[in-house]
Amino acid sequence: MPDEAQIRDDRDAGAQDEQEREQRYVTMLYERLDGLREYTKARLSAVLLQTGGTPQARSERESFTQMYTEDIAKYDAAENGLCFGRIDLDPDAPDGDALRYIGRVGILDEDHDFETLLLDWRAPLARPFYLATTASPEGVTRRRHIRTRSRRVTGLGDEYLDLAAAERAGVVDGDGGVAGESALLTALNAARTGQMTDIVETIQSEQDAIIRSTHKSVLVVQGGPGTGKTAVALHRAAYLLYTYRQQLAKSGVLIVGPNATFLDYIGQVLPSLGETGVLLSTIGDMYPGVTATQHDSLDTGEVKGSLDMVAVLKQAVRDRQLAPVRPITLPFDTYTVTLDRKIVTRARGRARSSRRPHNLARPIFVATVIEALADQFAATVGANVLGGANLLSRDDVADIRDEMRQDAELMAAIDDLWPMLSPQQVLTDLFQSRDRLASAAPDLDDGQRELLYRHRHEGFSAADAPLLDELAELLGVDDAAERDRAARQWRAQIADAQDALDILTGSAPQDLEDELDPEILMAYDLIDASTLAQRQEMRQRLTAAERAAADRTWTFGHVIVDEAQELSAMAWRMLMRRIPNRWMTLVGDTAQTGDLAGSSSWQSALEPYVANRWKLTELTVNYRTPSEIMAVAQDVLVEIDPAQSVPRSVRDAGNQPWAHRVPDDGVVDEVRRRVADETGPGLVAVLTSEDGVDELRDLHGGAVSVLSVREAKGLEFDVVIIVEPQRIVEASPRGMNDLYVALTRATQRLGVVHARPLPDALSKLVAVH
Ligand SMILES: Nc1ncnc2c1ncn2[C@@H]1O[C@H](COP(=O)(O)OP(=O)(O)OP(=O)(O)O)[C@@H](O)[C@H]1O
Repeated sequence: MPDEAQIRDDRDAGAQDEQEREQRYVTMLYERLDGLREYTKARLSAVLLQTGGTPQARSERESFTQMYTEDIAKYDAAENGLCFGRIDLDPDAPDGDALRYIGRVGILDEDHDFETLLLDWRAPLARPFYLATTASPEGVTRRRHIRTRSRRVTGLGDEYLDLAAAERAGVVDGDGGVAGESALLTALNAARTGQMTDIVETIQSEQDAIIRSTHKSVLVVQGGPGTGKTAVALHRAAYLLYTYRQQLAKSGVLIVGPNATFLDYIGQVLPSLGETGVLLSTIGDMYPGVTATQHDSLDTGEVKGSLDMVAVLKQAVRDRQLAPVRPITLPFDTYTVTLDRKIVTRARGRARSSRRPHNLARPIFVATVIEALADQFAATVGANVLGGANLLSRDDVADIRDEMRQDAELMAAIDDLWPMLSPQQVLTDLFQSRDRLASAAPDLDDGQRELLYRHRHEGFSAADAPLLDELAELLGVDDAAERDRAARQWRAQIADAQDALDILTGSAPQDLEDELDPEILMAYDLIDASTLAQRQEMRQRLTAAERAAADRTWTFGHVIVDEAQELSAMAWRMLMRRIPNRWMTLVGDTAQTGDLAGSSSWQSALEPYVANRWKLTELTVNYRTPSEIMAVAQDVLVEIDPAQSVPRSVRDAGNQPWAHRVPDDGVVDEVRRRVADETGPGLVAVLTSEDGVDELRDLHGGAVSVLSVREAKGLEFDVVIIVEPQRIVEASPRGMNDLYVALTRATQRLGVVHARPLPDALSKLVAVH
């Protein structure tokens, strides 16, 4: 009978063999990956070398170029952690492949009947890797996590999903439980770097169900702090692009996040999954050509976000369609014409009843006014010159109209009455004038109008983007100028191409030609400049996401919104214009709503657009915040909504959240001392109310961030120190929600420094001195 030490040694030796075996497999996969990359690069170069041909041939080349470029990005992204898992399947199962390797891309063995060497994590056959549990093993006997560093296998972690397999491997412990190390806990305990990472290796089954949901309209994912909503949203984007590639490649996927810091934080996740064609945007950046530079107060944001603004903006545009109080007399030819209220009111009525947007209805207004003025002029000429007989022919009157259109002064007067307008101009003028506000917003009260008023225009805020978008709808875009610009650009490109040709075929000496970049030399093959121009355009080809970013009228194939609870009613209106098919994934937590214009109920936010045709799913496990901190957060949540409960934490951190009360003038020093004590790896955040950030600003830098709660939304840190929670609570009617957000940002430790009494809900904090 071998002794216990012998068994352990044998097992360790066995483990070593196993690791070497996996290393050989992983090495083989990397060689295949290199092969695929080289092959694709060669194909791409070949396509880029081709020129000319029919429009169809050009368009085919364009698709190949895009496909190869995307494939190369995908192979590059797969370099780290190419293969991270394996499942062994019950050999008696009906569709019996014995084992499957799971990784970041799919790799097939082209020499052996396209047998699968590596399964893309998104493939249906990879799903049991995420779903199998001991209670429901899905035919899986063992799940193996393969840890790698660059191309080296550094460790294996096995979970046995049926007892017999565990016994065969000799890993059943004394209680008959199943041993296996948790890749999940390793991931969760890792120090944070400030960049979100992907979770493909450890997606949990409730998350997997959402990522792969086949629901084709609005899917709402409600989940408490740290339940992986952001992670799930990003992986769902990657999954949808994999599964519905054809459909989504052309229209693109939009992901909306709360602010630029957050987008930076999540920005690497999709590229690391090999997906580059997704547009990430904040609401404030969704109006092309305008970047939010101003910060609204909470109250102003609330007014701007409310649906009352629809009527206000509508009226603001109508207020730009004027009728003169007194008749305007204008010289024309050798006489004068009079633009009176009657003519204008009639023209305005006609233009308005066309139901076209303002700028597009303008030609009707102008034509009607000119028609009336030309008739008036014809009558005057008839009376004065022709002795009262109106003998001008129809052609004469038509000529008069044409001349009137050429008359700068006359046209300027008409322009003033119904000017061409841009959304930026209307909004700026509206907010800068109390009179305009009073006229456009009679239903707002004085206080609300004053919140909108701006003495000077210094730029737009995030809450202005939906207003600009609404105005763009009301005004209509006359894209003649844009089309003109495109045509000019095209002509310039042809001219450049012609110059390039002239240089190459004319004056360039032979030896210089040999040194020229091969890309440029290809111009030799060209028949004409226009072909070269087309080829250049092909190289500048933009992805759907890039084109979408520049086009307000772009409609996406799928839209994902993170922190969706923060969207105002006006923001929802703007967003819904971008997604007429309403295929959306909305993730958020109504207990974390901080903006006063945000929602406290999904039903009320979505009702106007989809009635009740939306599906709610929930995430219930908190992967970020340790249980000790969640016990404190629970008391705050009760004050927000007693019907809700916090998500269950997967781990304890072993650290009790503390509170340290200091005298009024000691807060900054105490925070400084606490921050200095945090010397370990990872990130420290000091979170406070918006008006408290400045006095702590000099602590900011390196691994320490000083942020308002609003700025910290969606982010996470190893250690969080909250300063003066009572001030956070008082700063906003949603102050409790803000406090809840602040409490749930930490992955390891939480402390509170305060001079004022603590809110009652924080009584579970342990007082320290
Ligand atoms: N299955 C998983 N495997 C590994 N890490 C995970 C998993 N699910 C979530 N996490 C990690 O848990 C943390 C919280 O996830 P995430 O930020 O997506 O949560 P959230 O629900 O958006 O949180 P909040 O609403 O508080 O902003 C992240 O670090 C994320 O990577």
